[in-house]
Amino acid sequence: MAPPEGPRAPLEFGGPLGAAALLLLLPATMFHLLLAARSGPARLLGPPASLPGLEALWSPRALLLWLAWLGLQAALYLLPARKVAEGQELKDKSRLRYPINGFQALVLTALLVGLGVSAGLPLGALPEMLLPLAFVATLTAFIFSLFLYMKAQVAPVSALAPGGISGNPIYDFFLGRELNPRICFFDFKYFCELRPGLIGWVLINLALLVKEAELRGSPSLAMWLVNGFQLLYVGDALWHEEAILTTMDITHDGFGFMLAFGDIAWVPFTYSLQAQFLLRHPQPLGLPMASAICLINAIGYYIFRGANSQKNTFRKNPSDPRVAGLETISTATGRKLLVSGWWGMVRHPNYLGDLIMALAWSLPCGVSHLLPYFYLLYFTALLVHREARDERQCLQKYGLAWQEYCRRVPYRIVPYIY
Ligand SMILES: NC(=O)C1=CN([C@@H]2O[C@H](COP(=O)(O)OP(=O)(O)OC[C@H]3O[C@@H](n4cnc5c(N)ncnc54)[C@H](OP(=O)(O)O)[C@@H]3O)[C@@H](O)[C@H]2O)C=CC1
Ligand SMILES: CC(C)CCC[C@@H](C)[C@H]1CC=C2C3=C(CC[C@@]21C)[C@@]1(C)CC[C@H](O)C(C)(C)[C@@H]1CC3
Repeated sequence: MAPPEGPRAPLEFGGPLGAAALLLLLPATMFHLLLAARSGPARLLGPPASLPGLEALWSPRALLLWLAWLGLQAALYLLPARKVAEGQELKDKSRLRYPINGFQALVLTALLVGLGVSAGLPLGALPEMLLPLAFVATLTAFIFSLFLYMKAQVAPVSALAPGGISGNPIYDFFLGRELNPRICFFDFKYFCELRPGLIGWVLINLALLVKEAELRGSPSLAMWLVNGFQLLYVGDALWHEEAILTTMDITHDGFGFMLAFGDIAWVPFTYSLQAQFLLRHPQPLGLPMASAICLINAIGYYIFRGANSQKNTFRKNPSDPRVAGLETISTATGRKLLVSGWWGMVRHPNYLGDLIMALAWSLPCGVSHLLPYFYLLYFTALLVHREARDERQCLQKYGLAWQEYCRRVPYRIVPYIY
């Protein structure tokens, strides 16, 4: 269907040219990281030691395993949920319904993997399949995004995302045209954002830990820390699954290549980089240093969870006793903005907590290589860009009230610095 006439959102990521470059650059970066982590020098910058041939990338076994994984996660999504939540109000004033059973999917996956391992499933063989698995995940992301792009051609105008209606096919394919593509109750974006990639990330980490135990007799302390921290992060996301319904990915961004590739390929294969690095480059880690890193992760998590929960509680019910005493600014939309508590410290306290955790995930890998710090560098860039997008949207939504908030809370992410 033709997009509506009238003012359009400014183009992001450098417009169609930038989007075209990212279509190639994102998969290339992912493969570079996978290859670098398994190479001796483990260089983040500079060419990989060797380029794999097609036979190292293409494996029918990997394809089958990948499709079985997607099928399993889809089946778990369709199981009865403990709760069905309503999303934010849409342009046509309706609200979509979402099953809240992500944590249940994580636990059931863990049980199934446990059963499989006790029946002889060689989990330690998974690290050897990362390259072909990443390849089929990338192919799936391209094919799936094409399907999403075509599906959006027949979607009603009210179902399209504000950012994905530029009319340029490459740009719209990259950013995503339809806001919440679904077939019946199956919501593709909600499913992809929290299930196959996030749970797959934890499974890859676990397989790397098992492989390390096979190689060296037991997993290293560094590997335990990385596994523990990232499991906490994924478990937390699934436990607070409903909170994702108010994030900009669900409420504002279309579902196209960026999120499809990000969710199902980028997250499992690049977010597990620290564990991949540790398998081939073991790092000594003493108890005092490990305790200091745990403390950093705990501080990051405390800020991240505190800030996210405070905003969610406030958005769901401003008179909830946990947030009723906080200072607020009224806006013309009828919604209020918090100006004390976590949201009075900086304008994105949740990003600050997330970044502190990202640092704690890299520190167990020592300081001899830059490669395990890739996540911290990428994530800083992602959140700075995301923060700027959110500020633009909030200024548009709240006008003078947002300016007043910026005056009262002048720092964006890091107090007194940024
Ligand atoms: N690991 C990863 O790869 C990634 C993790 N994340 C994490 O996801 C989480 C969610 O992030 P994201 O969706 O970007 O954004 P936020 O959760 O920060 O949400 C931003 C929205 O919060 C509302 N808001 C802003 N300021 C206030 C205030 N003072 N009082 C009340 N409401 C306010 C506004 O929406 P409104 O007023 O409409 O409610 C604004 O649009 C973060 O913790 C982030 O770190 C994000 C991206 C990637
Ligand atoms: C590949 C590109 C450069 C960018 C892709 C970005 C995506 C990988 C991220 C966009 C927002 C995300 C969120 C999470 C994971 C990464 C992506 C998909 C999140 C699910 C991680 C867990 C958190 O607790 C969360 C708050 C639920 C996150 C929501 C946003």
